[in-house]
Amino acid sequence: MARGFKIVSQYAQAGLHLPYRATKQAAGYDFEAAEDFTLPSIWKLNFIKVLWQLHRSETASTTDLDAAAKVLKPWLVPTGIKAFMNDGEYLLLANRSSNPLKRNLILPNGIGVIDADYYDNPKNEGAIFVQLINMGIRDVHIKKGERIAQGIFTPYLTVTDEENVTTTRSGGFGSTNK
Ligand SMILES: O=c1ccn([C@H]2C[C@H](O)[C@@H](COP(=O)(O)OP(=O)(O)OP(=O)(O)O)O2)c(=O)[nH]1
Ligand SMILES: [Mg+2]
Repeated sequence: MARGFKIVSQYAQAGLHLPYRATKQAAGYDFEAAEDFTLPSIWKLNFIKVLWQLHRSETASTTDLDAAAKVLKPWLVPTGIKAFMNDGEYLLLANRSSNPLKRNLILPNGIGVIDADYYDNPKNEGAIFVQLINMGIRDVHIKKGERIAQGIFTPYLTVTDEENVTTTRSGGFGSTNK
């Protein structure tokens, strides 16, 4: 029975901290940003301009749409951390409760599901990223070492007499092609 965190090789010399529980009975292990990171405000002018054009049923140019999509896409903040755990467990990645309140930062995926087989996967070593969107009107500058999310080791159940699932994981973010 083992579960825990390791620093991925890319950040071996970066002086990162392993996730830690801030209080005696905290459920979540706080993850820190592995590097400085700027989250642009979703309300960038070109995004507004595109919305206005779409609203006035003018066709927004593809470059404007591409620019808006760029601002809209969730930003992957690196943690430099990978998590190992037992069969039947996953790491639930949740937003910090202060992020929306104080910094207008939301997790577009609601929660992150870090699977046990993501650890040391061939594509990215199981490096955990926090997807964040900045709903505020100002860009948010995250400093390396700032706490950006929390991970909770969680058991999960599966259906009874499930046929053996054999697909092995190759990466993350949509990499499991059926
Ligand atoms: O916020 C997140 C969510 C996921 N992951 C990583 C860990 C997880 O094991 C993997 C796959 O996540 P998930 O299964 O939620 O996404 P998917 O779209 O189903 O991708 P996949 O096809 O890789 O399973 O991506 C993160 O690093 N951060
Ligand atoms: Mg998946």
